[in-house]
Amino acid sequence: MDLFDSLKDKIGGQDKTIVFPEGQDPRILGAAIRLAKDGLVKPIILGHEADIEKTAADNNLDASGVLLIDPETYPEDKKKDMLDALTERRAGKNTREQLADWLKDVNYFGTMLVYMDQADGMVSGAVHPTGDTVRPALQIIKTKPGVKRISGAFVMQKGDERYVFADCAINIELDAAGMAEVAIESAHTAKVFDIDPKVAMLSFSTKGSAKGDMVTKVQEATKLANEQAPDLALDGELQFDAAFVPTVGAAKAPGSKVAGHANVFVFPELQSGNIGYKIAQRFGGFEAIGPILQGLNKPVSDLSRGCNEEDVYKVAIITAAQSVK
Ligand SMILES: CC(C)(COP(=O)(O)OP(=O)(O)OC[C@H]1O[C@@H](n2cnc3c(N)ncnc32)[C@H](O)[C@@H]1OP(=O)(O)O)[C@@H](O)C(=O)NCCC(=O)NCCS
Ligand SMILES: CC(=O)OP(=O)(O)O
Repeated sequence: MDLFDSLKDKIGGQDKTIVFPEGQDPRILGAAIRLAKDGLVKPIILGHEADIEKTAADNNLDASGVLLIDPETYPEDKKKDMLDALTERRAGKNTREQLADWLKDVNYFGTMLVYMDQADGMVSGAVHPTGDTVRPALQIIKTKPGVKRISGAFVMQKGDERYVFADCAINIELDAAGMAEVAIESAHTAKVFDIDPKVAMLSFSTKGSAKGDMVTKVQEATKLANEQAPDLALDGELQFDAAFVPTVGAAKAPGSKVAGHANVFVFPELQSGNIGYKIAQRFGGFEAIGPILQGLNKPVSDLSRGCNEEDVYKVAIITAAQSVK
């Protein structure tokens, strides 16, 4: 079954509510209208009514099926409830005045709707950079029990080929423990997308072919991840060709249960992860679905600012599926 057909089956009839803070963007509005029309999610669009109407008119869209909330004209009693909940959540960290300012930002407002169970998930980032999109979730929604850090994975898809790349979005620099955690979370993500995970811990070295602190970090991360998830097929350190090409894997890492057959690729830091997924997308012709935030307590999804309406539609389906218990 096609990946999105099975996700659509999962969310069908569940009436999941997804908040879209960037309602004035035509890609967002177009996707939200389609999602409502297809009966997949109940979208909440944030923005000023006049701006949304203009976007709709300029792009021949009929926005009558989506719920619009203008944070500026949100009823005073509901604004107070939201500020009270945020003040309690950020106790000891921020003043009430600072937090009132935060709520003027649509990403904080949308995140609070999710935190307060008034929406099941949020999709943003078509206009805002990743940091501004995810920071509210890191500060308010926080990580699931047992998870220390949130990371961002992409499902890379072309025809029958499907892979997971991580971390491509969040952690600028990972230590060995961080890389091990991202690897284990990425294996969970792979399973959600019907991929039987074989995890490669990527480096510019294969099995000691090069030396240095960067290589040592990946070797330590591999050891930690293998200790923490002994049943997971995971190996490192591997160069990308050794991880992916069977003949190269056999030559460079003989006997490895992963080399040459990896389908989950864990990058050692964000430079290589973000560059790597964009090369596969733009040179390799892979569809890049994500970034899918791993480890959050409730689903909030970032978009690339280079996304199109179809990407928004798909990320919203994934976000709604993540909220199904
Ligand atoms: C995600 C990012 C914005 C967080 O940076 P930041 O806002 O400076 O974060 P801070 O260190 O000030 O932490 C803010 C809060 O988030 C939490 N946090 C930061 N990174 C986290 C992570 N990976 N997992 C969980 N929580 C995290 C902190 O604990 C802190 O919580 P607190 O306020 O309750 O104490 C930053 O790591 C970043 O810019 N990453 C790169 C994003 C990017 O541009 N990617 C490329 C395009 S996709
Ligand atoms: C994921 C990503 O790279 O996002 P953006 O293109 O918005 O920076």
